[in-house]
Amino acid sequence: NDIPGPRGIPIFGYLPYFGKNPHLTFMELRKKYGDVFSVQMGSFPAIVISGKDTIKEALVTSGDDFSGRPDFYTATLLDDAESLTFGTFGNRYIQQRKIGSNVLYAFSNARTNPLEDMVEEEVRRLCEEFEKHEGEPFDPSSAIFLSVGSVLYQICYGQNEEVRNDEKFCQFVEVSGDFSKFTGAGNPIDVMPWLRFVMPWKLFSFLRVLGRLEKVIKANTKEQVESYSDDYRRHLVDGIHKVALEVEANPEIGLKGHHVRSMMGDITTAGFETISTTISWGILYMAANPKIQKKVYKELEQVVGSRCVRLEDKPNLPYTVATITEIMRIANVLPLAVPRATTKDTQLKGFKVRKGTVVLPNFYSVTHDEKIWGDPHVFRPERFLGRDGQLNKDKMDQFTAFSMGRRKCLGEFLARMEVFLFFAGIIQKCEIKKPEELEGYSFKGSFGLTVKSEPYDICAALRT
Ligand code: HEM
Repeated sequence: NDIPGPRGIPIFGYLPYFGKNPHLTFMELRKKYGDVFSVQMGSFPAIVISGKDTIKEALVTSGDDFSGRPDFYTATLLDDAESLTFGTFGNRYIQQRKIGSNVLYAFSNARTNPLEDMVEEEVRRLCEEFEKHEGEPFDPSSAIFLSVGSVLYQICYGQNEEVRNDEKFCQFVEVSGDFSKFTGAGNPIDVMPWLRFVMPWKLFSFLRVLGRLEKVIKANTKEQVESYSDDYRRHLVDGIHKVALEVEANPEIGLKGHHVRSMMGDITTAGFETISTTISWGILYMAANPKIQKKVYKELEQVVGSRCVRLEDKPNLPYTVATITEIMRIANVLPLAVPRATTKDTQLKGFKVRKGTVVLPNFYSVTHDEKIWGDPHVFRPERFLGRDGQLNKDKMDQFTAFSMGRRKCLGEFLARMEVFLFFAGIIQKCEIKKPEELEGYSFKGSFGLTVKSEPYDICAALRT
């Protein structure tokens, strides 16, 4: 009944062999050890699970057993292991999740939802930025990061046409970038907590970046709370603050106000790099696939014409939606999702799995499964369409970039809206091209907080 797996070395376990792209290393190990195999991560026993059926059996069928988060050292410092994303599983988490989900849903569905207007404005600015390069090659990633950050900041703290000149916004973007760079590399203290005594600077530098991020989020939240009106739809802080007041007035709910307010940190960190990395991959795939880009543009031209793209256009844009889904499938920006942990002794595929085991679901094994997709390494939006040109529901259901089960992405709904508006808006306004002198692009990703593309250049021209 022992779970098979490669042997590591003392103290470090298998960590030194994870390589730059652990999800790809795990694909190789799966060939030898199967859909459930063990790897020692420093002081933590871990299992890697692969294939849609196995991942579903763990995260959905035995959902409660596999919905914990590991006691990684830095996670225990975030709100005393009571944060929504990294906190332990239990009643507190379930309540937090319900609240977070309701607030996001109410905001996204409100008739006064300002998302469309915000993205429209940001797409206009982004294309203006692109135009400044006058057809010469440039790397669009930092402009995309800034635009996505601007929308996220306004969703959280309120619509502001002058947001880019706002000092607090600039701080927010800077510190979010640092947080991503810092945590992306992974902190060895997480899996070898004793290292903090040997290399205390590893801990101090994490605490410094975290402190800066928390300070920016808290200061912005406080400012909005001070001008709170019971209108609930101004921005996410209003929604969160309203529930925090309810929770404080009703101790029987079993939550404290800070459990609710801390969710602003979850939303801002989870919704920034994921979306900007996805859009960056999208622009790269469009530059590399001009015929597909042309088809997207033609569909937008026919259905939307010259007005701005709105969410209500989505059902009439199957090719555009298929292309976005294909970008998210092939780029798979969070291939190992966020590490899970078992909440009790349990079983998976006949193996006993002990309580507290780290669980790494390798979603790359699903997004790149030959049995599901046939040619998973080919960029081909048509795979999501039926013969009638409409979306193929069965294929769309195979798409798993937002994970599964109780802890699946909380922001999926909002993320899908935002990625659609950004992507369709950019392609409607700008033609993206590969620089002529460039032979081709690399599609190798580099694993970090998200899997990013290698730096790349495009040329862009406004459509007339
Ligand atoms: C393209 C964009 C996005 C992708 C691909 C993505 C994907 C994911 C994945 C794979 C997870 C891990 C789930 C698990 O543990 O199994 C996750 C968690 C999470 N995501 Fe997203 N996400 C995106 C955007 C967003 C946005 C915009 C928000 C917030 C507005 C958000 C909020 C969260 C939160 C709070 C969690 C933790 C959920 C929990 O532990 O219960 N995400 N996301």
